[in-house]
Amino acid sequence: MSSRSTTRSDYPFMGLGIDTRTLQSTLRHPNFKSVCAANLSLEDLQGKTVEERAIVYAKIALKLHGTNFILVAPGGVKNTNPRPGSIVEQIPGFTVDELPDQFDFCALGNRYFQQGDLEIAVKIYDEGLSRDVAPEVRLLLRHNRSQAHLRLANFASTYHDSSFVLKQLDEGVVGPSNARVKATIRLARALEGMRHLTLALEQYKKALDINAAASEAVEGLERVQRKIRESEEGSYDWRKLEKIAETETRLDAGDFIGPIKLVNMEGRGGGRGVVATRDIEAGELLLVDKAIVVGDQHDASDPSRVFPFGGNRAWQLSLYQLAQRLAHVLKEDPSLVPFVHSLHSKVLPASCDVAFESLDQRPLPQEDESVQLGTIRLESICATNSFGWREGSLERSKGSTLDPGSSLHLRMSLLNHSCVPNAAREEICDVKMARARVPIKEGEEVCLSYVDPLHSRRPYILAAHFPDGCKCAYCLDEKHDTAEQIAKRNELHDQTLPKVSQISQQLSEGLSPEVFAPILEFQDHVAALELTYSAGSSTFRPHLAGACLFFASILRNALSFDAADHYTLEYLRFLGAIVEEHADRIEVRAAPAFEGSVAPLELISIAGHHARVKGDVVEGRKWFSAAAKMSRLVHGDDWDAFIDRHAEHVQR
Ligand SMILES: C[S@@+](CC[C@H](N)C(=O)[O-])C[C@H]1O[C@@H](n2cnc3c(N)ncnc32)[C@H](O)[C@@H]1O
Repeated sequence: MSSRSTTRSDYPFMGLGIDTRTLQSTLRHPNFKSVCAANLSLEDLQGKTVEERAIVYAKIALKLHGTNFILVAPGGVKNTNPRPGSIVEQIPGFTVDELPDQFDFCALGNRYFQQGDLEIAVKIYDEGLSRDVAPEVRLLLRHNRSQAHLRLANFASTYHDSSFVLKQLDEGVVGPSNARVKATIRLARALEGMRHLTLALEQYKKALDINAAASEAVEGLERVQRKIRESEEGSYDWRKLEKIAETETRLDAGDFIGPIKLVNMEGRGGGRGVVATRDIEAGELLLVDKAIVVGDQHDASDPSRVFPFGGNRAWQLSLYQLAQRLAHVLKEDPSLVPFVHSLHSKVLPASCDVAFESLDQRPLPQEDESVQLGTIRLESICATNSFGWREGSLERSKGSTLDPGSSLHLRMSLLNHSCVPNAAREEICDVKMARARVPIKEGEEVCLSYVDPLHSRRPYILAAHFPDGCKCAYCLDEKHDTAEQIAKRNELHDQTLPKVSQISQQLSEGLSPEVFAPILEFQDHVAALELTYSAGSSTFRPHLAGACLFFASILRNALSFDAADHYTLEYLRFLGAIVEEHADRIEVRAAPAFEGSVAPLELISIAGHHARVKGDVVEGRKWFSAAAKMSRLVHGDDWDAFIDRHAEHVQR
């Protein structure tokens, strides 16, 4: 900024009483740029009342300083230092006045609340509470603040505020007419948000004792009863939850820990792993785990916000936000600290192994409880343990650096990685679940895959996670293949897509004799890929699976349905599915290790081929029921859920 002399008309905010000298120093101050960058025109201040100007300042300061802001006092501006504990903070160049204690902070806070500026509303109520106010005003400020905290998902703060209100009401302080029922419901919702479900249930019941028609309490009670049932029995209506998830980003579902436990385990980084506590059938639910915190910021426009995690993830921007939010959640609710700290951190040893204990049993937060948070530890925990959020979108953007968001889950993070996992992961909004993909024996380790086998960044991601190499059974087994075999496999794999594109192009122009030669050639390509795997090694062969899937689609387009079905089944087999054909039925013993949700659809299309193209309804039914079995293994679907999920595909 130049130091040219300024006039009143250039800068409308001079009307606020800021003299030219202060203004000039403001203009030279680096923050002035940020004020402009805050996208709030300073002209907005012209002709505004003091309160309205306060809102503009507050918005600017919120952008600059996170949660701090300026209150502009009526009656001009004078230099004062903020009192300790006061939220009033100076932006250099501006000066701040204090508002008198009689100022109606509640009304101002409510205005911010109504226009959705919740953080500012909280700060206004805070400011009011820092004054010497009457007990009734104090009650009202905390009552209103609890609502803003609840909307912000600051559950512990909501809990403190609404507990305070109820205590004051008990002591005879006068509050608004419906304060008791509202505070009880907010207390219940706070407890529910903190996953103290048993206590939340008690409070919803209390609210209904006060007002049996309070719809929020009726709904809350039913919701918490459902979540307790889900947690105890592992029985969920997934289809219903999936439909809710179509419009929501957060899901209300109970956490569930199935027949698994945490044990010490050699060769697994942090030294722990999860094993089966009994024999488990394929398709059984093992874990349902709602994120403790989510980083859904995708703003790739500001690269300076990249968290220095060593580049082992594609979704670093949201990791930054994840760590920030984690610190916030832990400050709010310090009893979560041991749970989070128990997650393995490469920097520091795990403090304890509480993650598999029930969150319902942990202590309630105490007001003004302070908490020591090591940022290095939190960063490290986030980097090592977070998952890509909305991984569906990660799949779609595979190979790109789009940030799909990150989420941190207390239990899911303790499952170690296997390149051929025996458990498969699904997600609905911020809830992740693991299901047995194959039968698992008692005592056997339960593993997930941290990364898709054909992900372009797979070697890089695995190397970042496991500097000493992946110790899963498949990787140890893969060493049976020679370096030449693996090199040849990669070379052939790189040729797969160009070959497929060429054939598809020819097929799109019609089924001519010229297209048969490349199709036969592609069959040789698939056979050559198969030769790169040692005969006795695992049937899990992802590169071959990919080629088989393409080949099946080519053959279907070339109207060779039997051959297409053969290669579809090969595709499933090479992804780890076990589908056995018997004279009278098809047995489905294992789901694929990857792309599980595609498997039922592939089996439905085989059924359609038999029933519609060949007119063999009996055979068609056999494959259709195989598709239903596969859907049970992959999604836990019963018959109705299977039909509902695949309705569109079934009709076709
Ligand atoms: C999300 S944690 C899993 C739980 C961890 N074992 C613990 O005790 O906290 C991920 C870390 O576990 C270790 N780990 C998981 N799977 C592994 C594997 N297949 N081979 C080697 N180390 C593994 C690595 O140190 C990795 O960074």
